[in-house]
Amino acid sequence: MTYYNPEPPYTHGSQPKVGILLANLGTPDAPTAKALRPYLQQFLMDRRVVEIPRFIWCWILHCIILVIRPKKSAEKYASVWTDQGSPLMVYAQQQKTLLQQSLAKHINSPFAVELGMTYGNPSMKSAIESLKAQGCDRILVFPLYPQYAASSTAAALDAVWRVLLKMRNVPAIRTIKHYHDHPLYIQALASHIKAYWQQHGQPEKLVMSFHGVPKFHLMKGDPYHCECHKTARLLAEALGLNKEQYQVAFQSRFGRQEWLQPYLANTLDALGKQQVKRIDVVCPGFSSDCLETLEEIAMEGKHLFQSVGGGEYHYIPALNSEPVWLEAMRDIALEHLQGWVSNEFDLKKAEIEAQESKHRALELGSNQ
Ligand SMILES: C=CC1=C(C)c2cc3[nH]c(cc4nc(cc5[nH]c(cc1n2)c(C)c5CCC(=O)O)C(CCC(=O)O)=C4C)c(C)c3C=C
Ligand SMILES: [Fe+2]
Ligand SMILES: [Fe+2]
Repeated sequence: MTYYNPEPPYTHGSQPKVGILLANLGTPDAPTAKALRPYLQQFLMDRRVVEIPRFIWCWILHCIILVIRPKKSAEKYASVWTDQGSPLMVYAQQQKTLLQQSLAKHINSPFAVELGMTYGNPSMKSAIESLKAQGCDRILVFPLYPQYAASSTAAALDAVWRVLLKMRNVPAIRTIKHYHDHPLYIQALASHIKAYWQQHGQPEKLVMSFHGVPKFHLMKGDPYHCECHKTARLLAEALGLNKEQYQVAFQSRFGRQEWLQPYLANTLDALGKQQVKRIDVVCPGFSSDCLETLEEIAMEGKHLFQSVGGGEYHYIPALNSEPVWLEAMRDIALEHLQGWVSNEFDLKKAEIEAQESKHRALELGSNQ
């Protein structure tokens, strides 16, 4: 018996391979209360997500939330579930495949891409083990969250570290903290929105909605709020919008604490009551559509806005597997892979080094 997990066998002289680990939140395996319970339990037991003292929180979670919420959430998931599964999973798998194909045209040295979820499946453990089994000894962790938040990005990184803690041969790790102001991300969002407007016309107001977090996270130094606002400002500039033409809001409040304001529900209520003729809602913080965008924004939001007198309501889909976004993802990854992946010349050098190290190993063997 050993504390550490089994390792793939070490081979002398193998060419170092780079792994790109796309890290996302995770989603239940099925839109049922049975599948929601373990997913919500894992999610809501994470201290990064809920910081209430454990002895109080365990009681609230197990005696109230996990009794009521799985059924309610399952109904919501069922309304957006596709034949291929949960939208978040479908898009994340597409992003993984397309990124692999796109990188293959730019990287000459061996590499692999895997998808790992902070909660649920495919787990971070399975993704890292798969990368190691493919021979990766350097891993770039690429969280699919443009804005850094302790409750999303750091939670994903924690899940990575937890796997490494049980590993004997730990790979070299690089992480992408955020890309909320990266010109390629902003450009991808802007051209995606412009393409939507070319097809459907332009609204009176663009609402940029970001996932909320408790307000105290901001007060205690989490940069998420500021990064959302920076994304919004840069996106508005790229779209040529003035301050009257767009608004920022925060969605998906959970529990009774104060969360980042303004709440999306209040914003939609106010705009509806002002009888705004048309609003478009976009969620720049979500790299793919999921429960929060398809149910809360596209369905609930529309109902809320129109039930108080609002006019036309459009939800602009997330970037998902749009080519502009895949190109941006590829280039952001390449920036962080500098020195780890090679062009033609470096490949030759690596081949020579591998040959030399094989010879050295053979010599060492014959000397013993
Ligand atoms: C309890 C507090 C929560 C915090 C803090 C939080 C932060 C946070 N979440 C995302 C992205 C997503 N969250 C999603 C679902 C979801 N979020 C919470 C709670 C918190 N999130 C819950 C309980 C759920 C599950 C659904 C439900 O029961 O309401 C999703 C969608 C997942 C899917 O399967 O489609 C995403 C994406 C971010 C980016 C974030 C911090 C910035
Ligand atoms: Fe969330
Ligand atoms: Fe701020």
